[in-house]
Amino acid sequence: MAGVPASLSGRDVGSFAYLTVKDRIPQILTKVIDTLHRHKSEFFEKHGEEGVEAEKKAISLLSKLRNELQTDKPIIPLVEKFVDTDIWNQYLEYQQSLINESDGKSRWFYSPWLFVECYMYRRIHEAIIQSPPINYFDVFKESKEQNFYESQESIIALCSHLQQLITTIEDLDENQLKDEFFKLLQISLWGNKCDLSLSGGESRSQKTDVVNSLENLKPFILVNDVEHLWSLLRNCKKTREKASVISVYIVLDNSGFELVTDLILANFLLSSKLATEVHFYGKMIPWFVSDTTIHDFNWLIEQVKHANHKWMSKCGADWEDYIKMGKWVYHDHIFWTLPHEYCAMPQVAPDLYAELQKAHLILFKGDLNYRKLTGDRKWEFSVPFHQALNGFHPAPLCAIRTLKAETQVGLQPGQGEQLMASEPSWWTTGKYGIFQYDGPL
Ligand SMILES: O=P(O)(O)OC[C@H]1O[C@](O)(CO)[C@@H](O)[C@@H]1O
Ligand SMILES: [Mn+2]
Repeated sequence: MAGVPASLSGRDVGSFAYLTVKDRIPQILTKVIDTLHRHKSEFFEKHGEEGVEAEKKAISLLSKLRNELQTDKPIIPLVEKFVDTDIWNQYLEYQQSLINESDGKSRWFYSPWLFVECYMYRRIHEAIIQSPPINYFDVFKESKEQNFYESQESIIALCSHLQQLITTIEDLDENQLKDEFFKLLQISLWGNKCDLSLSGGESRSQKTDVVNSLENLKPFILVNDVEHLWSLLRNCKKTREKASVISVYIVLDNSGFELVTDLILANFLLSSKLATEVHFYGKMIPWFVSDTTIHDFNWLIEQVKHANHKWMSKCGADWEDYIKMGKWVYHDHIFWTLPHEYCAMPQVAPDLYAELQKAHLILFKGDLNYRKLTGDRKWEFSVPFHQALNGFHPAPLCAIRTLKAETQVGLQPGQGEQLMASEPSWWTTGKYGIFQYDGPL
């Protein structure tokens, strides 16, 4: 593509992309294989010998995958028919076409990191759907649920905070309401620290009191465009006709604690009338270990509803009502688990692009969304976000992400270089975060 920098890639020895392909991805695959092993008796109970045979088949496909990766074999086409198989295989051909004759085939360490990392999760899914009758099995379900259970205390604190806030929300003046909005945005930002793919699937649950940590975390927000979000939604609220809609779309990232923080924010948007509808977008297949599917979304709301805590169960019951009343709508679309950067959406998924154009504001949660928004490229730190989006402007949007990959745009001159010099791992540990807005000011 002309005018854009090169992709991050495992070919850069020592880079975070390289270490991910070399160490973290194989580690995740090993965990997946182990998870299948541990469920052997469950498969037997459910499906008899057929279940055990299916488990063996899935494990052998995954072991083959791990071997292909570790020996840097060529990337091979998908074989099992699924809704996105043809699009994936076309994309594989496209990646191949970018490679010079002398460089040979697309390979794990040689190709763009975003592409091979997505491909790995898609191949895990392929191994599962090739192994009926266990083709429904979510290999990451256990760890997502564990993350939720281990974050109980923080979840109770958040739900209690929200419910108390709601009881006085009518009495708040504009500034107070804005402060509360900013607090819940920050909670949703820091909720993104808890994904499981960065830790190789090990638990990264939330154990501290987030609400009271916000002040201490402020210095770690490198780009903070929350004022724009406030002006945008406050203006919508002020100018809206009685029956008209204000819709905020949230492109979700991780289930477990992060999803709770997103739902708390979504609840606040309705209670404060900054929005009248919230649309959520999740993944159609298990993805990057902790990403939210419809099953995770429904499971989590059910858990919150049945919690043995007054405010927590109140949240769960309200959330279920919002869904019933159509104030909260969950959507999935296969595009979110394709390897394409988001500037390709109008061509690859025009229906989704058209849907997103209806939003008053779109919030993109998490690191992977940021990588796809900006193409996972070696941008200069000071390149404007608008430019890095490379034509992707469906509606006003904001990336809410803790940094876990070596790409960041829209920084002040010298800011990235300074961080680089003082703290080389600044952009890969999730310690720093951004609210980065693109849209009319
Ligand atoms: O859940 P998130 O915030 O999208 O993070 C997923 C992240 O996990 C990693 O893939 C780890 O490999 C990140 O580099 C990646 O972007
Ligand atoms: Mn994720």
